[in-house]
Amino acid sequence: MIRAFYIGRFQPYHFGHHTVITRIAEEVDELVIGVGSAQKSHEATDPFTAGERVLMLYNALEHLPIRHYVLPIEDVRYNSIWVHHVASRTPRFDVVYSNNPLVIQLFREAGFCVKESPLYIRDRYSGTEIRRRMIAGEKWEHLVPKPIVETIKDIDGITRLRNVSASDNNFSL
Ligand SMILES: Nc1ncnc2c1ncn2[C@@H]1O[C@H](COP(=O)(O)OP(=O)(O)OP(=O)(O)O)[C@@H](O)[C@H]1O
Ligand SMILES: NC(=O)c1ccc[n+]([C@@H]2O[C@H](COP(=O)(O)O)[C@@H](O)[C@H]2O)c1
Repeated sequence: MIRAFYIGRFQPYHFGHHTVITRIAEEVDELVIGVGSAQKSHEATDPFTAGERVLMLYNALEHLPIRHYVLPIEDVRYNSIWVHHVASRTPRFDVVYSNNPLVIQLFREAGFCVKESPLYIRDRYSGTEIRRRMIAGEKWEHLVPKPIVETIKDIDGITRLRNVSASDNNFSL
């Protein structure tokens, strides 16, 4: 039984992520999905809460044919302990899929098998581009699975994104 791990911020979850996850599901038996930077929300680059992102993933992956776990993972100050931090919050996994260079480096140094997942039409399927379109009032709905559109509408996410993007008061501890 092979269990894999995949992490992203999913601000929001889009067809790039969906394509990668669907392909991983063809190769492994179970998948642990980390919702990264879980402590972040209400910021221009991270508008949605961990809970909202968990909901997006559950709704979009309802028909994924393998067992999957969607778990929020907060960032930690020290990259050197991040892999242990992830491991302490997830079921044991055998392989990591990522194309984030830091994630790949940290997991490889910790002795994990890491497979690099290719980018799928990156100029179109990118969180940054989707948030830009949301703020500009351009079409974005075709870039995300349908349940994501509904989840974002339910929380009035576009208004929130516009408001937090207009604010220059980014609060941090
Ligand atoms: N189009 C894509 N095809 C395949 N993988 C992607 C695509 N876009 C993002 N990913 C990958 O998904 C993982 C999670 O990324 P993330 O949630 O930050 O999305 P993103 O689109 O890169 O967001 P942002 O633009 O907000 O940084 C990363 O490893 C990222 O490289
Ligand atoms: N020190 C840390 O907390 C640390 C290190 C590496 C990756 N991460 C997180 O992993 C996630 C990686 O996802 P992206 O590929 O979407 O950037 C992000 O949420 C990122 O903040 C955190």
